[in-house]
Amino acid sequence: MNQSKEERILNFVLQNAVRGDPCSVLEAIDKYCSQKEWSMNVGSEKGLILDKVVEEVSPSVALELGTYCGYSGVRIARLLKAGARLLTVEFNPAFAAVAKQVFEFAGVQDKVKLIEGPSDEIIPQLKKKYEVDTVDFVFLDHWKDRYKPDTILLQECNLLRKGSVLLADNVIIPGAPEFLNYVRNNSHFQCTNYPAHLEYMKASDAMEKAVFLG
Ligand SMILES: CCCNc1ncnc2c1ncn2[C@@H]1O[C@H](/C=C/CNC(=O)c2cc(-c3ccc(F)cc3)cc(O)c2O)[C@@H](O)[C@H]1O
Ligand SMILES: [Mg+2]
Repeated sequence: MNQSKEERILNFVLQNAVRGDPCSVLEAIDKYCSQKEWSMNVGSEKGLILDKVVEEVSPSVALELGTYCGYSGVRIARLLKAGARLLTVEFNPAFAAVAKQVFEFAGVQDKVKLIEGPSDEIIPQLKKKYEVDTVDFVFLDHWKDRYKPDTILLQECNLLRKGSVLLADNVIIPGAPEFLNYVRNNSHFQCTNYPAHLEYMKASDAMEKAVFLG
């Protein structure tokens, strides 16, 4: 049976990265996806913006919506302080299986809880089933039309606290217009735009940071 692109990415990591070295895993994925097959990983340019925001927030509890192959999950987890954890949500079992192996190879599996399922089902379970009080940082990189509903759901579930930081990928391409309108015209959020390029391409993209003001 033919391999999927995601399995080819995983195999390239297993053959080219260094076990236990998260940076080598990121480099391998970026090398494969820039030279062989484009893939929707946040990439190194937007990845640096992600790194800076994660270091700024220094979250105890980080949440990611849309794990995909685990690239941004490795990026976030490698920066977490001792005892901090990343909960990452992925509803495609095949992608979750790849991401699990990427996390293990990178050596970040003890900091990452990969939760299989749709975000609209998982978010309401975070407090009771996953023992979350509030989340300090959220990376949104799943289906773009779900950024706004899931941001509203996070508030309804009392998962945001004063100062919680949302960072959304792709607000230019493919775009998340409803989300941008929502957070930018909402007095409970303080927004900052970070222009960049689409991963592995020359096209313009951007990330949006939205700080919840309580
Ligand atoms: C119930 C559905 C919503 N809830 C969800 N809950 C859990 N996981 C969800 C998910 N939605 C989607 N996912 C998963 O997130 C991932 C989806 C990400 C969607 N991302 C994009 O479409 C995307 C697309 C591009 C892109 C840009 C330019 C272009 F020409 C073509 C593509 C670039 C990016 O950086 C992107 O992030 C998959 O792994 C999917 O299985
Ligand atoms: Mg993206």
